Amino acid sequence: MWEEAQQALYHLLQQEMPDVPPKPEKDRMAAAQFLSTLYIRYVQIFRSLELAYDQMAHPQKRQVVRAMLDGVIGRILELKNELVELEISEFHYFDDILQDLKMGPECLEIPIPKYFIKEKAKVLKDREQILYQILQRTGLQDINGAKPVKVMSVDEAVRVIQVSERARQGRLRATFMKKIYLEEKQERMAKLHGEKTLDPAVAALRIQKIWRGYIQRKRTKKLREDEMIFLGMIPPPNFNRVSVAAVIARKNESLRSQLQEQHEVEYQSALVQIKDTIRETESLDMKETLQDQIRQWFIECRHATGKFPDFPDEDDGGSNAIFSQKTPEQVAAELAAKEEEKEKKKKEKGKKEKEKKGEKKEKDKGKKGKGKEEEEEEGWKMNPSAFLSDISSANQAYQGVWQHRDEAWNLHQSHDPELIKEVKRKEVEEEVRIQVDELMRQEVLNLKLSVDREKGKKKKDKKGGKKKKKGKKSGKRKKKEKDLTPNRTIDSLYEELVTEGLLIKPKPFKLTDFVGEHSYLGTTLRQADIEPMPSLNDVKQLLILYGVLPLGCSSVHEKAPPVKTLLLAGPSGVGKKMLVNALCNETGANLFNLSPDNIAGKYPGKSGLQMMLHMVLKVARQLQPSIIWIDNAEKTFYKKVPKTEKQMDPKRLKKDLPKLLKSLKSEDRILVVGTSQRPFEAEIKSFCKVYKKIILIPRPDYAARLVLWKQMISLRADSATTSVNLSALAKITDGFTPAHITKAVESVLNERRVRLLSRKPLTANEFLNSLCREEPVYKEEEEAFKTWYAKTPLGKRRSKVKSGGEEETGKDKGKKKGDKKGKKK
Ligand SMILES: Nc1ncnc2c1ncn2[C@@H]1O[C@H](COP(=O)(O)OP(=O)(O)OP(=O)(O)O)[C@@H](O)[C@H]1O
Repeated sequence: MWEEAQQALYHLLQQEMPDVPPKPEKDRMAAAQFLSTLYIRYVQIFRSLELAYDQMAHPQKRQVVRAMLDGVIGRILELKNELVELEISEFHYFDDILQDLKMGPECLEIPIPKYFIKEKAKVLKDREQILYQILQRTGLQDINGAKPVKVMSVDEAVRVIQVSERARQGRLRATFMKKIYLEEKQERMAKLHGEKTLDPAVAALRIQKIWRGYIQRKRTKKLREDEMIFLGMIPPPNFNRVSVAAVIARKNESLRSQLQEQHEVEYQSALVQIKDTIRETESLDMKETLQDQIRQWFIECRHATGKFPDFPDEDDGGSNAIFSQKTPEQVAAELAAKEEEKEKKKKEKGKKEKEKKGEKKEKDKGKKGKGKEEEEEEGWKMNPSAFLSDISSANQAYQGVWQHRDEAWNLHQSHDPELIKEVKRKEVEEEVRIQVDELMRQEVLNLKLSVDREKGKKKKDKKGGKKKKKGKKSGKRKKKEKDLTPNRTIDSLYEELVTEGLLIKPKPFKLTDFVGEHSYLGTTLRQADIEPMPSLNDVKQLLILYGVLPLGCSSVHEKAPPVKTLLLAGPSGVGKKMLVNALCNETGANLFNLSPDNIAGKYPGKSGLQMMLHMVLKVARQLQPSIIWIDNAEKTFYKKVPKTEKQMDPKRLKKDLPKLLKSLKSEDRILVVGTSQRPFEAEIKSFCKVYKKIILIPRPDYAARLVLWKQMISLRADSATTSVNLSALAKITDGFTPAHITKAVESVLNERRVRLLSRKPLTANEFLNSLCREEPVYKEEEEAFKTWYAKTPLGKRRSKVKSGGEEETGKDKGKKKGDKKGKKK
């Protein structure tokens, strides 16, 4: 898989980094097609590499795969960003391309790399333990909503047992009495009518008739079932049974992860050990040859130029500069040239500053002229990538080291000592070189004094000193955030946040629990100029792209297009909170709850609020990744605060939230996630300024409802789905949310009903009672969400393009770029 992925990547890289830069693409459709294909191909590579990385035991190979994997993740995020800018929509549909590539929709699913959790499993477990202890100590309610278990007194327990035992005896007695009653009744009836004896032939016929009917009905039922299985209408009996092969494979997987750990430990100790051995056995030789070489070089240099050159500074690479395959004359000339250049630069600096001012004026004048040039060059062009160079260097590492390596000796895939030696030898050489340089510098000085009769110059040292000082000063100038809690440890801050209920334990949801279906008609609908409603699966994929991947991997987070905030908006019960919790669990992030209802009354006053945010940020940064969740996000930006909520002061965070976002740097893996049922109640401008990425979560469509019903019922009773008309259920529950469906299934399929299933098959009708009591999402509510979304920046841009044609995209883009530049300035 690794090899295949590398091959695919090699071809992609050739396409992505051509020798001649491609011309701007004028056809927007063609550009989108090109980008989508790239995206899909990268996703395939990602899927293969992720699996390969998870299953590989060789520690050095894993390093290369990991570098590649991170690069590919970053590139996927960049491509997604390009797609969003180009198509002005968060959701993209690739079904036509998938058809061309002969792939199924499941190929587009972005896996969550297992190493996100695996590599810090111990830290996460410890943290969970600490959280649990704090919650227990403070007697706080478990955040999952489950109340702490109450201890029962002995009297109560005895009473409960007595009640159930008496009931059991009562039931037994009742059935016994019923039996006696029926027997007596039968006897009485027999006496009344007089006993009739049947003719044995007639009796046999009767028994035969009943038996034959019974056996035929059974056979027909079996035949019918077989046919349904053959047609694929119902699953075969062993459908959900885990096969032996799967069990063995799973076992192998866990064994392999143990092997990975073991090999990693061996590799780390080999790193130290091999370096020590090289240092012991080879460093003396290295030292002598190096000294000889340097001496030889200086003597040759003196022969050529007539005097000993200066020994290169440590900043210039020390004696490394000598061995850069240059003749002594070249090096001497270079050293002289460098000095001259430095002086020149100083003079030029002054000039440049003057020129810059002049240029600015010219730019303003020349704007009109430039406009024409831009028009000629107009069209879509890919933005430069921050990840391609990483991918390319990892690819070179693969080609240089691993592609044709003979590993016949390494059946167990442990580390390769030869490779370690290569690296460590270089490290030791560098250490030795620094020592030798010190010695040789002195020796050359002495030689100069005695042979050339020169005095050592110390100018350079002074310069070096000055430089360093300058560096320090500029470092100081940067504004540093004030630490309001300098004397407190992270542990104590953590504990305080937990006791205040600001840091909570996420509910144990996984993203795989979030059920949904692909949207199969996306492209077709878009081609017919109808904007399709995204499916629940599309939403899940977006969350992985914007949330899980950047939060899980620091190198990706630093360079990928930044996403600091996410807003999940949708009707009640579509799974917004579930997604936030799943995000935390998939990335091992801490969950901070800064919802207006939760912070009401806590840390009062302006300074209190500052202190609270400071503490949250400090802990979130130290124990990253972290998610700051704001439920009912619209309340912070209320147009008008309702009277009933005035006391809560929901707009408390309004001013500080943008500041908090500003202080987040690219290395802080912190994501602010807002969830909102009624985003239209917020003041849209400031709301959208904070929440740049908005994801509308729709009510489930037919396909999603069908899968939801099926999944929910089979979770409680595996065999029950066969008798229920799921299609009818999915059809009539249009407008109901996953929460309604879950609730209905929970209330109907209680323990008693599950026990009865073998005698009384489940039917769709049984769910109706529970559903009647729920309020579905009406069309008006959905329309309100859609119209609100059309007013958000992305929605506005999209409707502009729709109404104004493609020309405006170009203008819009130009404007946007201008805006960005302006902001940067
Ligand atoms: N796609 C889904 N798949 C499976 N279960 C789901 C899905 N969506 C929601 N649920 C179930 O519905 C329940 C309610 O979801 P959740 O509380 O996340 O909804 P919400 O949108 O945050 O609601 P509200 O806006 O009222 O707070 C969850 O506990 C989960 O069991």
